[in-house]
Amino acid sequence: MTDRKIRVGILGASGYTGADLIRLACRHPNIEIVFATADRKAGKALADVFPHLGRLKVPNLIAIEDIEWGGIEVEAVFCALPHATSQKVVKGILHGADHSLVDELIVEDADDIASSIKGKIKVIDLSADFRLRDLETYAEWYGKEHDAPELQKIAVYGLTEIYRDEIKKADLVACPGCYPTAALLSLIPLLDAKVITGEDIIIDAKSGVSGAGRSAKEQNLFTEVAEGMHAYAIASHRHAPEIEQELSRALGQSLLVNFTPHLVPMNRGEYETIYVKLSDGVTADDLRAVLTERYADEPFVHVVEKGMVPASRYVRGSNDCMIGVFEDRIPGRAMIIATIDNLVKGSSGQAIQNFNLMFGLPETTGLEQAPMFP
Ligand SMILES: NC(=O)C1=CN([C@@H]2O[C@H](COP(=O)(O)OP(=O)(O)OC[C@H]3O[C@@H](n4cnc5c(N)ncnc54)[C@H](OP(=O)(O)O)[C@@H]3O)[C@@H](O)[C@H]2O)C=CC1
Ligand SMILES: CC(=O)N[C@@H](CCC(=O)OP(=O)(O)O)C(=O)O
Repeated sequence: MTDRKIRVGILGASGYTGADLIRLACRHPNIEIVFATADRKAGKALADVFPHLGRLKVPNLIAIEDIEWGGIEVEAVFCALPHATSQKVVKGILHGADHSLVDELIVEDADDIASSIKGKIKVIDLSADFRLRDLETYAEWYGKEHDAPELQKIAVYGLTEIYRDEIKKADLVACPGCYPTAALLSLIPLLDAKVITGEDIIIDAKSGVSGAGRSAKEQNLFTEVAEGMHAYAIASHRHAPEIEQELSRALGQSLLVNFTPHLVPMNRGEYETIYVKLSDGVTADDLRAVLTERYADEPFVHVVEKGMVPASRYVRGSNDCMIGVFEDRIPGRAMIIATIDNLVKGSSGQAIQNFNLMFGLPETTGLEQAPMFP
């Protein structure tokens, strides 16, 4: 393994995914963090914002506008900013502007853009801004026109186990949403193998509260989350088109899914029970065999044996995705249960996995820690 240090910046370091990026990056033998940004918390030391990270050697948090791009020579930037903000900032970075928030840039051809940014800073974006390949779909679900449509065209969808070859060559990687990560890792191989039909897929998803980010919101207060649970964004969550985009590619024709997220009283973790229709003559055991074979050599995706039930506790703090397959009492149907840690495989961990690929490092570098239990 190379001992070269790659200089990186972390945008949005005072958020939940930013904190986990720093936690992981500081143990990564090839990462040197040269700047870390915040918005409201700019000017503070990391230890003041996250006492648990206080012993790590990370520069104080600065505003994005105060990054001195000319003198720092970063090779990669992790962008853990809110949607819509991210696309403006990434546009500034990849077009080589000397400041980050650029509003007026000429939209050029995707090939021109790709060649003009080659060899500059590589960006690993954790937000939703570059995930949807179709600009009309983006505008429909995010309620605005995209600020960097030319970059959206060159972004690679960062679901590592599926798009590994493209990620290796990418300049801009759009890490998937946390809900799509677990759903797609479960379903894409099954559609590829044609063992499920793609009709009537139901994704019943639950997330810990950290999935909503650190900015205080009334509905995420302890008083309103503890000892209860609720569904939200019913039949209207923006991760549905993201999941449909990728499943439709696998199926070879467009499909719709039923996707219902729920907020459950835990800090981290995501748990999805997925109901599928089997192709003729196929059993739940066949689905398990397909997934087991597909992920046999994957370091982070674990298909459990028949009868074992995945639990969010079995992946907490790790980059793992655990998948189980079950028979349904209704003939012709089966269930898949998939669980990840939303802050690791669902965001920061997958971002580092993609970074490793983009820089030719072993994919597991910095990500080998086992889950925390209980
Ligand atoms: N939480 C999760 O499980 C997942 C999150 N994501 C995505 O990752 C991104 C980060 O999420 P998360 O860490 O949860 O979010 P947080 O709300 O916890 O953190 C957001 C970060 O962005 C900074 N920030 C906010 N507004 C601005 C602005 N206008 N300009 C510059 N910086 C700004 C904040 O700074 P400050 O705190 O100082 O104001 C903070 O550092 C989001 O796009 C999110 O959707 C993706 C997958 C999973
Ligand atoms: C619990 C919760 O609120 N979760 C977030 C999803 C977090 C995520 O994956 O990310 P993106 O915001 O990057 O798409 C939500 O439902 O919007």
